[in-house]
Amino acid sequence: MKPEAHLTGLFVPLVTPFTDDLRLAPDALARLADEALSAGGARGLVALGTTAEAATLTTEEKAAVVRICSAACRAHGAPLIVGVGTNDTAAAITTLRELAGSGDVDAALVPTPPYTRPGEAGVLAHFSALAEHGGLPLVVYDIPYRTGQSLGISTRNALKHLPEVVGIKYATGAVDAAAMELLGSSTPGFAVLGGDDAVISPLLAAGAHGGILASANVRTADYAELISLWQRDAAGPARRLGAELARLSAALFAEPNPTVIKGVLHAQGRIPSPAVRLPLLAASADSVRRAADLATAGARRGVPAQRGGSSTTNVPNPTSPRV
Ligand SMILES: O=C(O)C1=N[C@H](C(=O)O)C[C@H](O)C1
Repeated sequence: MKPEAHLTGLFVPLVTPFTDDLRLAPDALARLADEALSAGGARGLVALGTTAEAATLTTEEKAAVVRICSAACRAHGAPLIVGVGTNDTAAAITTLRELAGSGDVDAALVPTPPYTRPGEAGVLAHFSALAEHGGLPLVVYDIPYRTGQSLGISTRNALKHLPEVVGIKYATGAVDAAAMELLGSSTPGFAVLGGDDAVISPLLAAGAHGGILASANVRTADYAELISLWQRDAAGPARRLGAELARLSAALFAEPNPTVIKGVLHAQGRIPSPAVRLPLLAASADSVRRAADLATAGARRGVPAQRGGSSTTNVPNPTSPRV
């Protein structure tokens, strides 16, 4: 029997707010975490996802981010998923065991090993080792356009039957025959969570259990509502809201994630700076303005669309890279 991880609904992969000089801004992160789970109505949080710029956080910063997110999740009785992304199986097991030991983490979000391209048998062996030795429920992160490793239907089927694998974050860039196959056969204790923001609505319509959506940093309550509408079979309103949010997501992903999202959150007065760490560069003022306008135009529920002025007052000038 698989461990219970309650993986339905919206999970927000939080950005990691920085100061202008690129230090972690813990208070802003704590506020975002609390807002997502209270007014935003998210089911849970994801710490250390791609959106969190986990790749450029130090070990100490990662620990601080997990501490802040787990405190918020504990306060709201919400599940916490933590990203563990490496192409080193042994290192992943060490990290998983540390997270499991903390007692605060419900599941780990683990991409297929990036860059190495170990082949599908290698991916299966990797997750089998993590399932056997990691000590945490696992969500397989299937995102071939980032990892370089695609998976076929039979490998996905094998993964979903591994003990400890409680879900998949499906982000192949398409809602296609393979997605229908995945959603067509339900496996008890196994959730399909969408991870391509712009196509979350059709994936939910086809039966996905929820989503891990970076865009939901911006309009949390509306992405939560979209999932709820599809779960309640309210197809008409779900289609309309889905179309509107797809436009917002496209604008938020106009430049590398999470640069536009951070620009919008800063424009809304919700984080102290739009700063991102190299190799990411701050999003252009045009991209931020366009997304901020879409975010403000449609926002109707929950989390305040902005704090402190119009959506454009804080839109940054493109800055030179900071290190
Ligand atoms: O950090 C995440 O989790 C997500 N990352 C994806 C990406 O940056 O490609 C997007 C998705 O919305 C969630």
